[in-house]
Amino acid sequence: MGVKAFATSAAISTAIAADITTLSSSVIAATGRFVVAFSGGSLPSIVAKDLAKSGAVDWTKWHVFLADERCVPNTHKESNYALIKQELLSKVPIPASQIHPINDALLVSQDGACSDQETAAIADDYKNQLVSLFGSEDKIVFDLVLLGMGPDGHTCSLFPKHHLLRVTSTPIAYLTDSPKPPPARITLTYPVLNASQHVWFVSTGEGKAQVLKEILVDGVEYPSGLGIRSIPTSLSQEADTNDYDLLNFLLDQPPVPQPLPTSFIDEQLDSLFTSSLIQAVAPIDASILGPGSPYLHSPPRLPHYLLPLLP
Ligand SMILES: O=C1O[C@H](COP(=O)(O)O)[C@@H](O)[C@H](O)[C@H]1O
Repeated sequence: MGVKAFATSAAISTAIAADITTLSSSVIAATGRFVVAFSGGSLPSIVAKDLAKSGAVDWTKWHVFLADERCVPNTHKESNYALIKQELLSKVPIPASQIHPINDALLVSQDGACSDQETAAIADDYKNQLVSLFGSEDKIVFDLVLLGMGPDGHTCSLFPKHHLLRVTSTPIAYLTDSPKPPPARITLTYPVLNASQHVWFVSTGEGKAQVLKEILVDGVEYPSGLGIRSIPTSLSQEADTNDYDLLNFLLDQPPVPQPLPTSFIDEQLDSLFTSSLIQAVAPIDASILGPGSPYLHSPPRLPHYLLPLLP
């Protein structure tokens, strides 16, 4: 799959619903369950639009976690869970015990301005929710993580230049100084993102075009790009085609402001552009994502870059 550009976000909804349906069916057939982490922001409505209507998903086997969450009550307008519930969870029969919001009973503050101690308690509780499904911290492997991307290049609640970018000691970190309000949040950390079976970014709107170009074309370091940049260049020659859908970007426009026919994707671009993108990928930053990480279960695999790169 790799990077796919679509003419509209409605087209992304259709495509991602089909892809998630297919993926969840094959994972459920193999493992009996499908464990997915959702981001908030603009992603849930795009992902859920067609997916919620899919008759081919066995929702009873789904387990839903949050890729990141703002530390507000689960009914708050800033809650990622509230948004995902509104767009998808309220419309499909996933058993309540398999849906994992934060434990908002632990909140003292109701407006996202929590203390360190309060936010740490939310993160700790969320880690325990993960451990209760996966067995232990070092066995946390999502079947699919759905990531958004802010115009500043953040993903989850991993913000540019923030110290959480270097956290490898826990699957769930917390922050009380988010540059985007509300300030108190919890987030999956990079080792977990990189241990996931599939990581799909969904990015739409003109506001994201510049940062996407910088990440995918220029190789500028942003939190959303670190997953890409973690892939050792040495793997580029020996990538297994089965691994090609590890990391995808779905865009509703190409990352450079050029008109692009919607058919201008996939194989046609592969041979033309893959090599130049691989050259733009930096070697793994071992301090962030290296093989020593307790959450890295298998070597990072090479995504299939199909980027409509135009000079
Ligand atoms: O604050 C957040 O922002 C990002 C990006 O949101 P978007 O509206 O620009 O798509 C989101 O992925 C994350 O879950 C959320 O907490």
